Amino acid sequence: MPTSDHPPPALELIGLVKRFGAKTAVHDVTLAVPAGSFYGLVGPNGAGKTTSLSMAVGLLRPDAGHARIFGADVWADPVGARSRVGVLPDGLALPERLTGRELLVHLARLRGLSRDTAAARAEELLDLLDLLDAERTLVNDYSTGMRKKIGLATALLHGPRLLVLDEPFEAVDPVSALTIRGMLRAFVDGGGSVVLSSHVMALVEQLCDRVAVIAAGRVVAAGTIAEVRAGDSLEDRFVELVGAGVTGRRAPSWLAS
Ligand SMILES: Nc1ncnc2c1ncn2[C@@H]1O[C@H](COP(=O)(O)OP(=O)(O)OP(=O)(O)O)[C@@H](O)[C@H]1O
Repeated sequence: MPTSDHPPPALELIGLVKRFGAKTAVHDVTLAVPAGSFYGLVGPNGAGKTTSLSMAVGLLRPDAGHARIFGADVWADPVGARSRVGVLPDGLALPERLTGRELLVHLARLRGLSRDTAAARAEELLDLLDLLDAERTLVNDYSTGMRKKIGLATALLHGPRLLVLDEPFEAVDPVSALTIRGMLRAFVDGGGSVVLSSHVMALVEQLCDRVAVIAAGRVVAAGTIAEVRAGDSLEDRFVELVGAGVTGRRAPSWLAS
């Protein structure tokens, strides 16, 4: 049992395995995200990041292994685990016939917040994420980046201590990205923990203090940014770890002519 001298990690993945038919998408992924850290998860397309994060937060049942959020097992104690985490999943399904404000207030009420608190948090998040102008727009008519931002707002609503965000900056404009970065940084500075996946190495290098590299469903490197970079840029190290055989490839001959 964790003691107060040794608080449990914000997120712990222990031997996670996921198979889809004959394909093993995630092989024995083990990771610990210390409380208070800003953790990046990187890896090539199809490496198993989304599958791992989905199992980490209880959206996908693993074939083997465990996930714990602040010591609470995601499957044995789903209420305890999920109350402490805010999730931005990949391809988030949203109620399409609501405006952003209606959606946020509705979800906040479902999570047990009072009417006044729900309204105040919805207003603050819409303002912060620059969605107030789209006050009357239905989520169905949101752009990809707006959907990402409203998804992030839904993850923040209940004031979780851990955020698990699958590619939160994908399709988000640079000004909104700066706002989101500032929000996440302030959240971590205030004692929160963040795990995010991203394909943008420079962003992970600037924002995160720890990183894990996943390739073909396995963790191939994990540690502080400095440990994983090992003196190189994160991008160079990433290519070295997972990009074998890619650098010499050329465009198809018919494309250049
Ligand atoms: N529901 C599913 N059914 C079958 N195969 C799946 C399913 N979900 C994921 N996979 C496979 O599992 C592997 C890992 O996919 P995953 O989405 O976790 O990768 P990723 O690292 O998030 O990729 P990307 O960076 O492209 O988003 C891929 O080979 C993918 O085709």
